[in-house]
Amino acid sequence: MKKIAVLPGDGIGPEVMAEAVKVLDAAQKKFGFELAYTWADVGGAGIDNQGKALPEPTVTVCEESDAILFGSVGGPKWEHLPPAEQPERGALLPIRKHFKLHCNLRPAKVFKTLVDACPLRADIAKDGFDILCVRELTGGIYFGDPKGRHGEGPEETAFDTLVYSRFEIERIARNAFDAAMKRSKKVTSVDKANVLTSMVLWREVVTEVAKEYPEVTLDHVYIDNATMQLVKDPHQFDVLLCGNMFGDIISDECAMLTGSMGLLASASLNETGFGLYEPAGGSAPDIAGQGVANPIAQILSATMMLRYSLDLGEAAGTIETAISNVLEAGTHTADIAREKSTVVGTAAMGDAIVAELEKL
Ligand SMILES: NC(=O)C1=CN([C@@H]2O[C@H](COP(=O)(O)OP(=O)(O)OC[C@H]3O[C@@H](n4cnc5c(N)ncnc54)[C@H](O)[C@@H]3O)[C@@H](O)[C@H]2O)C=CC1
Ligand SMILES: CC(C)CC(=O)C(=O)O
Ligand SMILES: [Mg+2]
Repeated sequence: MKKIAVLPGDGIGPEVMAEAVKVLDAAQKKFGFELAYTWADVGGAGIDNQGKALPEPTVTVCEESDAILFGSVGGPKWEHLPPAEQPERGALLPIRKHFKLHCNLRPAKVFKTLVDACPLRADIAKDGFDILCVRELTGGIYFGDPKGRHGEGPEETAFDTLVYSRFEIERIARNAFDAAMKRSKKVTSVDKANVLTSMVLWREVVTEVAKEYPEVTLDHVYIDNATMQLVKDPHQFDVLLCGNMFGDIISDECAMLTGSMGLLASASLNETGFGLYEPAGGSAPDIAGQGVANPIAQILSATMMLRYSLDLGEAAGTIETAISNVLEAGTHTADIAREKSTVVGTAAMGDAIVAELEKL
């Protein structure tokens, strides 16, 4: 019996989480494994129910679990709070830091049947692409000290610090090269070494780590060029290695190139292999409560959990096949719907994936 901390969070989080758990329940029956879920508040739900974004009991539940399945946090309701108390800075960043989840894997692969949901020109999109963003998650400008504000009037100043140590860069670079060894043996490191001193070190260290992986081809690309190259020709990339902020930005771009933010899953891992699994997108307040959100990113995050934390690769692969078949049959949520789609809501998409899983 494996213990899973289930933290749905805010906005569409609870809606898509319900579908991920539905699919996990069906997978347990089919493959004969057992999961024990403990549901806990996080983000705005933590603030509303327990007075803070990351309540201590939630941390304890996570510590006592084998993996964390996370929805998403934040929304306009909590934006009046001091920034450090809001769901993003009060819960998501601290939970990543607390569990030392330095390695964020965001696989962006176009489902064959969704090539025409890709916003790129048909001749570019037609062959699909398969990119793995490897994003450093516990360092860089999101965590660097000092950060703050002082002064007033025209002299008022606000500042953040972009800092990376050699150790942090080496560690995430090895994660990227290890991943590349199991794929097309190509790493593209994304930086801004032409302007930022921290990125000069980033480029030097990545180049040094590359010598340990002679079979892997390494390219360096500046972030501005990388965002452009991604829309010009996404096939040129295999593993994209990024610091925290550039990885945050570029993974949203990758998500949309697959057709929707609602398709991109992620795994955040520490050095012991412990993981938090969450969609790459946010709480989508614009569609929350309408039952229309795409649950596939959350369900694929659950399959990453089965594969990386629970060694249940067969179950994960079968769920992925079920998703692929459902999409191929034309069952689509509104975000990926096209002319001939059967448009369904969040719960019906979960039901369709469960029905397909049971048939496989
Ligand atoms: N990991 C997390 O918990 C994250 C939280 N956020 C927070 O989420 C809130 C909203 O942020 P936004 O910038 O609007 O980004 P967002 O990712 O929530 O939404 C961007 C766009 O993508 C769409 N979208 C996202 N997920 C979708 C899904 N599953 N199905 C269909 N459409 C989907 C939304 O409807 C919206 O149009 C903010 O409070 C933000 O800070 C943002 C990113 C990550
Ligand atoms: C809300 C941020 C803290 C996180 C984010 O945008 C992400 O991890 O993709
Ligand atoms: Mg983001």
